[in-house]
Amino acid sequence: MAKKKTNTKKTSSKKKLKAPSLKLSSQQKLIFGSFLVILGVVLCVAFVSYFFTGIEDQSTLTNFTSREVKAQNWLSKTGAWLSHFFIHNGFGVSAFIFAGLFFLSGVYVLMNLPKTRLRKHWFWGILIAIWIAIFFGFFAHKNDMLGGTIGFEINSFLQDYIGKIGTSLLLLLGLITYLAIRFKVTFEGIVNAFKSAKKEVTDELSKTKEDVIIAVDNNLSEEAEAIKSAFEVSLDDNKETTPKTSSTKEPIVKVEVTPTVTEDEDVEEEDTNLEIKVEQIAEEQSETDNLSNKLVEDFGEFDPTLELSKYQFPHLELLKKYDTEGITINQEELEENKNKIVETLNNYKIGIASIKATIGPTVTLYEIVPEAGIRISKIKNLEDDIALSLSALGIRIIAPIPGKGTIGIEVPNKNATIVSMRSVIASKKFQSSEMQLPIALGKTISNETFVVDLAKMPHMLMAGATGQGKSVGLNAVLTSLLYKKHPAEVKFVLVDPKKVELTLFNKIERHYLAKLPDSEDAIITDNTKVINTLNSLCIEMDNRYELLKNAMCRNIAEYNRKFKDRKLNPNDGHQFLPYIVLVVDEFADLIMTAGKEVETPIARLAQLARAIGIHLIIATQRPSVNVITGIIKANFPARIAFRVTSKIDSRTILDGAGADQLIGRGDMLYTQGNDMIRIQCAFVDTPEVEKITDFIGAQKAYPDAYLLPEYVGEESGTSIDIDIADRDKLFKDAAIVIVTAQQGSASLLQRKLKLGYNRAGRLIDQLEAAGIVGPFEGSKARQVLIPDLIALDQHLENEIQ
Ligand SMILES: Nc1ncnc2c1ncn2[C@@H]1O[C@H](COP(=O)(O)OP(=O)(O)OP(=O)(O)O)[C@@H](O)[C@H]1O
Repeated sequence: MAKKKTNTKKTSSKKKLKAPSLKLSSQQKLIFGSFLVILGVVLCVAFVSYFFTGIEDQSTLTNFTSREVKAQNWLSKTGAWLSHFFIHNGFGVSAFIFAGLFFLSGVYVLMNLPKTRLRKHWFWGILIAIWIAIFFGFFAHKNDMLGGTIGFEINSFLQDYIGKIGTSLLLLLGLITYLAIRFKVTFEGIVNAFKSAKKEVTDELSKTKEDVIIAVDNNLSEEAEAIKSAFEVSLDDNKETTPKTSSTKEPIVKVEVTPTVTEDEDVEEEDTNLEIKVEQIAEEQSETDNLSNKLVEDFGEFDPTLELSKYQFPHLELLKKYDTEGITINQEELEENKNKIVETLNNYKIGIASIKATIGPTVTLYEIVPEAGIRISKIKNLEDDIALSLSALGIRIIAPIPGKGTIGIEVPNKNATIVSMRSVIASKKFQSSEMQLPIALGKTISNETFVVDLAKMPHMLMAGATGQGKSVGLNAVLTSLLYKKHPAEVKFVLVDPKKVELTLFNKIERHYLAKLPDSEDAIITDNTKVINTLNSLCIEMDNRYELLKNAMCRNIAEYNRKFKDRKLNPNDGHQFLPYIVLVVDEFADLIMTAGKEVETPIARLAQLARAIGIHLIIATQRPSVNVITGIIKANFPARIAFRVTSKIDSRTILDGAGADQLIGRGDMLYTQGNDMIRIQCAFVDTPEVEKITDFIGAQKAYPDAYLLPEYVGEESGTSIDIDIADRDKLFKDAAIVIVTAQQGSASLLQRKLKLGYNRAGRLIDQLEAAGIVGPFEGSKARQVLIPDLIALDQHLENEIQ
């Protein structure tokens, strides 16, 4: 019990470590923020004073320690010294910018505003300060108070190298760049601004023109003159009377007689024919949209890799280059095999119209077009005879090759070439793949790199007799993902009952592995722990489905996209979800020891986990039906078969023969439901894996491995919840979560503490018994009876007494 308690403490302290560094308490923030604000004010006062007293204070600077010498600065010697430092030795008038920046920083700290914006202010502030210093250094270099030493020095440096014109052009470019970036000023914007200004001016001009026309017209005739005077009179009258008197209307009627008034009539006529211009109204955005857009604007897209932003992917040099790589054509061997095939078929009276060879890394495919009228099944039946005459193991006949009207005979090469992991990782196909979880398995018979997406598979079953390349295959899968995915994007759960195959990955525990909160090792070698881990993954799956449901997303990709766009609020339990890849190296062993207890969660995960980014890779030596049961087989459409010993095993794994005819050493068949593809698995040796894991392991890591939700076996649940001693060990954590959120719901606990529904429900019951939450209220969340954390502490202390 005591041990368990320390474990929880450990994990909770580790959890705390995950929080962003340099966290100030509220009091510290108040002190630090006020200090910065006051510093800003002090600097500002000292700087202003410096412009009046700076010259007089020059002499005091050297006698700073002497109390006899008095400074004129409003802040005395310190003020004089600070201003001399910032203005004279520094940036001239731009020193005020620094005062402003300190002040602003204080406000940010006090008001707890986002630091990213503040960083922006500092960045731009310093740039402007430098620009202004150079500007004054250039135009007012005689007054060193304006540009400061920095302005003067940079200026003289620039003038030495690019001259006066160059410097002024550089200043102009700096200004344009600043306006363009900071205020998003564009060329079109400027042009439009000019156009609208021009329009305003012309409108204004035409108005005055009209006035002039009226005035001119008024001068035209005596009649008009009379009207004008009448108009003026009436206007004067208007000043005294209300505007709606009949006298105001009269002159207008008269004015209608004048030519200008005729024009007015035209305008009126035009008015009636005016077309309605429909103003384009921008679609109103919903609130969350606006908010998220603003968040994205302010902080940019959420970057899951930020915590390990300096993480470097392993480079290709860590992988070995083989001399025997690359296909060499052995003309003699080709000719010999061709003759033998033709001869054997001729012996059985099968004529060949044409024959073509494709040389792969381990096997060569001879494609035969038989003469018309030959039955394909006849050739298929001759498989053993052809193998005998070619005196070679591992001949496979594909009759017909799907999609082609030919028959394929695969004959192993005398000298197989190794497909290095390096060559497949370096291939363009892999490097430029846009897949979610790309895996470079090896090379096909036509020597093409074979890359598949684990996310699409969505689970993989791997089988093969001992020593045929399973472990290498698993390492190839893991290596591919390590070369392509950031630690924030994928996590592995490794189960290795053989205890030796995957140990190397221990080094990357805090980067890439996921584990149960209370387990020491991330790589699971103990079969009983596997059951807990699988059940924990099921809880993780349920939790993720809940998150997806709340976010209204159908799969993890959509969910993560939304999260990156800041449309999901982390306060509601949302977080960036990494893919989880479960690798089980020896599945047969597990089924033998744990049976149904393992099969059920595996089957559940296999059925449901694809959408929420949990993918399973299961390898087994013994592909017999009691290991790969119907339910498991049905949910693992992607299968990889290395060489197996019998046709029956081949049928179990591939639903067809073929795997028994492979030649071993990484020669494999891959199927994802329909056709089978023969692939030479990429070879990655243990020293290479070691180098990669060392490389990653030496880099900055997360404080802990990715923690899976805790799984408590049913037997460890308690029924007497009222008793304090029998409370769940997460009771206090749960109480804190509930009181902080002021929301008494089991699903909140599930999300925050990564628990299963049953345990969260039990916790809520215990919280109710402790008087922290109110009774069950149907669909509504329970009422929280404790207002804050201080009250909670008191409440719990009172309980103990
Ligand atoms: N893709 C490959 N290319 C070349 N050689 C390979 C390849 N895969 C495996 N081999 C050879 O086969 C040997 C055995 O491979 P591996 O350890 O992967 O077998 P395994 O199926 O995991 O055996 P076990 O089940 O006993 O652990 C390797 O040491 C290596 O020499």
